[in-house]
Parts: sequence; structure tokens; C-alpha cells
Amino acid sequence: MPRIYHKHTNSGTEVVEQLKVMDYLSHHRHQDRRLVQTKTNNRQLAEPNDHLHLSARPRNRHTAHNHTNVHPNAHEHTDHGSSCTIPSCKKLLNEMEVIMRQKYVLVTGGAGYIGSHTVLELLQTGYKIVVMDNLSNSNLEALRRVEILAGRPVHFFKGDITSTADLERVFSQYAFWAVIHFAAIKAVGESAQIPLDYYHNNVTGSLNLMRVMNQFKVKNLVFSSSATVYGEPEIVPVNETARLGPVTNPYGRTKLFVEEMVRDLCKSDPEWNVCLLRFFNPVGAHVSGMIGEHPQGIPNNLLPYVIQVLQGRLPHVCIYGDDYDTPDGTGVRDYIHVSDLATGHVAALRKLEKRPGCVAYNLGTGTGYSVKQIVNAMEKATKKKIPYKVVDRRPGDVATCTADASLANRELGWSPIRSMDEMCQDMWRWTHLNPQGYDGPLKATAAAVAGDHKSS
Ligand SMILES: O=c1ccn([C@@H]2O[C@H](COP(=O)(O)OP(=O)(O)O[C@H]3O[C@H](CO)[C@@H](O)[C@H](O)[C@H]3O)[C@@H](O)[C@H]2O)c(=O)[nH]1
Repeated sequence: MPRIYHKHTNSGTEVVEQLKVMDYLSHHRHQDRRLVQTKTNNRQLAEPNDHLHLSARPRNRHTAHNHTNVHPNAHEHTDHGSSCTIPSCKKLLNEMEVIMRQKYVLVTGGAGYIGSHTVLELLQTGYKIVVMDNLSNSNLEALRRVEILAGRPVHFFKGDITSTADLERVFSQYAFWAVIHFAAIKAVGESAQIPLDYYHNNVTGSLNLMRVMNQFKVKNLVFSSSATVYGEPEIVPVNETARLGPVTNPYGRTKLFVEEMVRDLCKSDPEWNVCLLRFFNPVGAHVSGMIGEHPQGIPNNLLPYVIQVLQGRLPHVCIYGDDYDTPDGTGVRDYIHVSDLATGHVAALRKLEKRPGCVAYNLGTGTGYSVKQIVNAMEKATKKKIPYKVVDRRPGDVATCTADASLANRELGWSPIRSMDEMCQDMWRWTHLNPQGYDGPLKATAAAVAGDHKSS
């Protein structure tokens, strides 16, 4: 069973949890003990500027190979890390990459839907992860299950990106070389009702994060942006050179504003490297059925809504308009499996190792599905009838939004591999095994499935 350590500070607002599971290699245990120590013995291990010395380390080639903390998987990824063809140079660069992966990556919002799937993928690739999350729309249980699936620990820090003090605390405890920034609030409709909360959380929070990163000289960032920055694209599939905006809601504007801040920052300081990942419509769940989306309240997004209809919690799907200029009149989107998005983040981190400056990538499949096609696909996956009614268009919705993801394909070596059928089946498996999401018990069948997927 997972052992969880709580640490309450004097302020009472911070809880540091060291999530650990199962038996893992003794050298990992040793490393973790050292980290627990850093929480009381300030920065014994974590030197904020440590990453700056990386380039000097590979001079001792044995460092990389003999280092006790190299995850076995890390070696697999040394084969295709460098574009250099000179064997000795390639080897040296690969060793540097292995060393970088021994450094921690901070994942803000890592206990959420996309965050937890990405943390799993990163752990399985060999990265060491610290998650900072305020748990406002996420669940620690997700990370416990991620640990079980990966067989590796996640370091968890309860904190809020709107608090500079929280950020400074986590940055002083670990030596990060990069940050993946998911933490945000994301309900489009709600953002029109409480815009200031959205600007505070998403814009001020990101600003705080980047300022603290600057302070600690951590200048590698992967930012969760969104296809929403394109507004209504003039041409679909849309590519990264398309005009940005106008965006129809405050949530979307927060993503666009943060992108603009990042571009200004990178122009002002060439040491910064940022991948802006523009997600299209993330759906699905990990194939194990152990982790998935756990929406709070009535879902806004199509697939979670369909799931609740299938569960009998909602009477029917409301299709928002069938008079769009699309083949069947309903809205067309580019749905992408959340595990494919997760591999996109690993690819983006690898890109950061090559110091690309500021680059934006679409993460989508390039294939559009209409609302009616989605309903049909879910009926096929579940063998159940899904009742629906066509209602008025939802304000702010566009007819079609699909991705040209060829840039990510070329430059990141990434492409999504999971089909619509897999997206639907995986979502249904997650729902079937976890009818109450993370609120219910972990079903024995899910635990058994986890055994099959631990090393995948
Ligand atoms: O109950 C519903 C929900 C949605 N739709 C339609 O289904 C499609 C997809 O809608 P939804 O799942 O809400 O996704 P989007 O509106 O495309 O927005 C998602 O995708 C954007 C990126 O493209 C992100 O910025 C947003 O955060 C994210 O919610 C659209 O045509 C909607 O009109 C329905 O017909 N009924």
C-alpha cells in the first residue's frame, strides 16, 4: 500500500507529501531519503543553480553510466537523442541527456487529468518528477495510481501557483531543470462568469511561476496552451503560423495572454526555451483503466457528458446545433487521446534539451469528428444506445477546429497513435472500473489490469 508522509508547516497552508509506493529499487529509496532530508535541512541536495554545471559533468564519462540513479529506461532513450552523427559526440550528448533526466522536472497541475497521464509517461521514460498542485480540481488518488503503474515515486507538494511563497519553497527544495505547466482553471462557460478568477489563476499564476523560474535560473518550460488561441480558424486544419485570436471567452484569452508573455520573455532573454503546446480536444483514459478524467459537477465537454448519459446520471446528450457548415451539421473537433498528449510532452521536453528558444506546436490528430460521429463511436464502444436531442448552438462555439500537427511530427518526432475506437474504449473502461471516478474504491479488476501495464 502507498505510504504517505504529511508535513504541516507553521502556516498550516502547506502540506508536503512524499508519495511512495511498493517496493522499488534500493537506490531510489536512498535518493528519496536524501530528499526528505532537504525539507528539514534546507537545500542539502537541491542547489537551485545545479543545472548550470551540467555541461561540465559528462567530462567524466563514467558519471553517466555508473550513476546509481539512472532509471533503466533512460538508457533506451539514449539511442535517438541527438542529431549529431559523429559517434563520440553523439555519445557525449546522449550522456548529457541521461544526466538531465536525473534532475527533477516540476509538473504544476500534475494531479489533474492531462497532468497525471503526462506524469505517468514521464516516469516511464525515466524522468524524476515533482508535482505541485493545489488539488482544487484534481485528486491525489490519481498520483497514487500513477505510482503503482510506473513502479516509481512521485514527489508531491501541495501548493498554489498564485502564491510566490509556495513556488519559492518548492524551487528551494529541488534542483529542477525544466517545468511543465498545466495548473489552470479551464471551464469555458465559468470563465465568462468569474473572469477575474481566471485571469488571477491562469495569468498571474503563470507570471509568478516564470518570475520564480527566472529567480532560480530554471529557464526551460513546457506550457499547456490550447487550440482555443486560434479563435475561429480561417483555414482548417490550422497550423501554427495562423493568426491568433480573436478568442471568444476569458479562459481562451488567458491562454493567449500567457503565450504572449512567454514570447516577450524569450525575446528578452535567449537563455529561455519554451514549448507552447496547443492541445486540441483531449479525451480517453489510460489503457489500464486506473486513471482518467474525473469531472466535478455536470461536465461541459462532450465526451464526459456522454459518459454521464451512459451511466444514467443525465437523461440525454444535448447536441449544440446541427446547422453548422459541416457534413452532418454538427460541430467538428480534433479529438486526441490523453496518452498521446502525454507522449507529446515527453517529446517537448526532449526538444528543450536542444535549446530551441520559443516554439509552438499543435497537438492533435488532424482528423475531425462531428458530435454525431462521436455519439455513434461511443455507442459502438459500449454497445449501448445513447439518447440525444438537438438544441440551440452554444455561444462561442466554432463549426470546425482541427489540427495540422505536421510541425510536431517533424520537429518533435511525435505523432498520435491511438484511434477514435481506442479513445472511446479506454474512456469506457475507466468509467466501468471507476463509476465514481477517484471517489470510489479501486476495483480489484483495475488493480489486476494495473499489473499488466506496470512496465508498459
Ligand atoms: O454537451 C455538449 C458538449 C459539447 N457539444 C459540442 O461538442 C463539440 C466539442 O465541445 P467540447 O467538448 O465542449 O470542446 P470544445 O468546445 O471544442 O473546447 C475544448 O477544446 C478547446 C480546444 O479546442 C479547449 O480550449 C477547451 O478548453 C475545451 O473545452 C462542440 O462542437 C460542441 O458544440 C455538444 O454538442 N454537447
